[in-house]
Amino acid sequence: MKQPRAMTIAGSDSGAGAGIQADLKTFAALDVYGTSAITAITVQNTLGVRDVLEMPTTLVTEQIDAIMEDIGTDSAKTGMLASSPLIEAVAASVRKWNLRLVIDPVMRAKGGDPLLQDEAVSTLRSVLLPLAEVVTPNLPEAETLIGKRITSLEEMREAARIIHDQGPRHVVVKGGHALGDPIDIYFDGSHFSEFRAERIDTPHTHGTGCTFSAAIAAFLARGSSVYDAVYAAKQYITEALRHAPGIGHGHGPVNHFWLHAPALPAVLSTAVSQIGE
Ligand SMILES: Nc1ncnc2c1ncn2[C@@H]1O[C@H](COP(=O)(O)OP(=O)(O)OP(=O)(O)O)[C@@H](O)[C@H]1O
Ligand SMILES: Cc1ncc(COP(=O)(O)O)c(N)n1
Repeated sequence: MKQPRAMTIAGSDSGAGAGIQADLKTFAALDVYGTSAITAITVQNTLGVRDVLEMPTTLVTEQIDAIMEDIGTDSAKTGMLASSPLIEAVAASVRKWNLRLVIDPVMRAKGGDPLLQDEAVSTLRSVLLPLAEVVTPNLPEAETLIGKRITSLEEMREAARIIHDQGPRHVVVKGGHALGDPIDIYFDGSHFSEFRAERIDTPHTHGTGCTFSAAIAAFLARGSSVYDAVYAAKQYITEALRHAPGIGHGHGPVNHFWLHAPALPAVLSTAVSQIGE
């Protein structure tokens, strides 16, 4: 059977809780073959971002071309895009290859470090959002996209409607930054849905947005409808948060592999014990 394939176009996180690394782990955990086009290298751990190097736009275009000319993909997602020229280059590739796109409109890391230049927000809005099958802003990102504060579920719905008017076919305004149990608002242009989950009380929330959007892309690649992909991704991120391994001294990663049995299968544990002898 042909394995479904998904592509991430995002930044590298050396701490591997967010960005490209989180996306590839999510794809692997959901049995999707993942490919990656790196837009920037961040020097990052669970405590914050120390430095950023943006890739030249041509290198990003070439990575996507190399993947598509050989491997292909059933879906794609974007994460950190850093600057207007990178957004323009990615948009051209999305059009060239007709990619089925999930956009996580990453603007800042957990600790507040900027991952998108302020002046690039308008390019994101006008050039990339119209190409999206799904866009998944968190509350501060949704506020930036609509230029208004959001303080209630009703305002989240209004935000989803305004962002939908900016071009994406489906919008998920994520409620992770609100108080209480997180409620994500989904809008398909005519109907609203609410995806509710219990709030997991943990500091280990690094990469939740990346992981959630990668899971949506993975379920789309596996053939789910957009609604079903968002529903399944919500279950996936909730359990990944619940099983966070507690790595690092700050906001640690979630557990992308919570679905998998914790014990090594017999064939591998025998091999590992033989290596140890
Ligand atoms: N503590 C939590 N418990 C349960 N679900 C959560 C929690 N925090 C976030 N989520 C869920 O995780 C997903 C990602 O949402 P969030 O709002 O955290 O995105 P993000 O802000 O882009 O990520 P990050 O804060 O890591 O940058 C959403 O479905 C949200 O409801
Ligand atoms: C390279 C990179 N990309 C994205 C994020 C945001 O992560 P998230 O919003 O998922 O925590 C990050 N911290 N680093």
